[in-house]
Amino acid sequence: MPASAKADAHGGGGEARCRLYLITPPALDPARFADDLGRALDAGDVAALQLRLKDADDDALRRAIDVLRPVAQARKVAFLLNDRADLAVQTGCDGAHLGQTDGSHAAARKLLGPDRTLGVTCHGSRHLAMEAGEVGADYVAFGAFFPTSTKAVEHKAEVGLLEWWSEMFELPCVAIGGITAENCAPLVRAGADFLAVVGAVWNHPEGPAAGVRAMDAAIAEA
Ligand SMILES: Cc1ncc(COP(=O)(O)OP(=O)(O)O)c(N)n1
Ligand SMILES: Cc1ncsc1CCOP(=O)(O)O
Ligand SMILES: [Mg+2]
Repeated sequence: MPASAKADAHGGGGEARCRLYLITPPALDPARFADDLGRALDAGDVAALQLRLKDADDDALRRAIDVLRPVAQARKVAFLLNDRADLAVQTGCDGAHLGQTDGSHAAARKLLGPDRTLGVTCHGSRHLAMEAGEVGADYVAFGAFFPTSTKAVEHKAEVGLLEWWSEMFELPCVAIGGITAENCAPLVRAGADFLAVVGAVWNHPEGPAAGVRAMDAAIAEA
């Protein structure tokens, strides 16, 4: 997901086209996971992969990045690092995703430069999203839209927020939280540029590749 993510999220004719944004499982063994990841990314259209390992120290993150970044980038899937703009720059990631307690967004923008992506969590808040836009975020992320077992969430977002944002602003918006092939259609119709998912792909009963196919099909049919 380059800085021109909006262009990627839209077809050549200007028609909105929502895309899948995949986030890794909360824990993984990089070498074992690499094959699963490759198969999942080969199964359909995935715009971005976020490495999200909340319990990993810097060494473990660097090892995971070294193994998984080439898997994504070889397939032209943007490789984003959760929480850490500094490490994203040092390790050749395509960008970073920061929450509201993950340090200064303005400092991260500076560190990442114009060519790497900065994504910012905005929960269910118009105000946070406009602030993120002002500091130069490349996308804003709203959620959680549905109950999720991946993370204990404190904030919820309503579908109307996506409608409002996409009518008011060009900056791409990501929807996250409990999104599945079965429940995603209203988010796509409301104007989400990307759907970020963990469980819908990695916990799919027929495996991650089937999870990607199901999400892509649901987005296309919405
Ligand atoms: C695409 C996307 N949206 C939101 C989040 C959540 O970020 P944050 O609020 O910082 O929480 P953690 O993911 O760090 O637990 C995200 N990671 N990705
Ligand atoms: C990281 C994060 N931030 C808000 S909800 C969430 C978890 C999303 O995972 P899932 O797609 O399994 O609900
Ligand atoms: Mg965070």
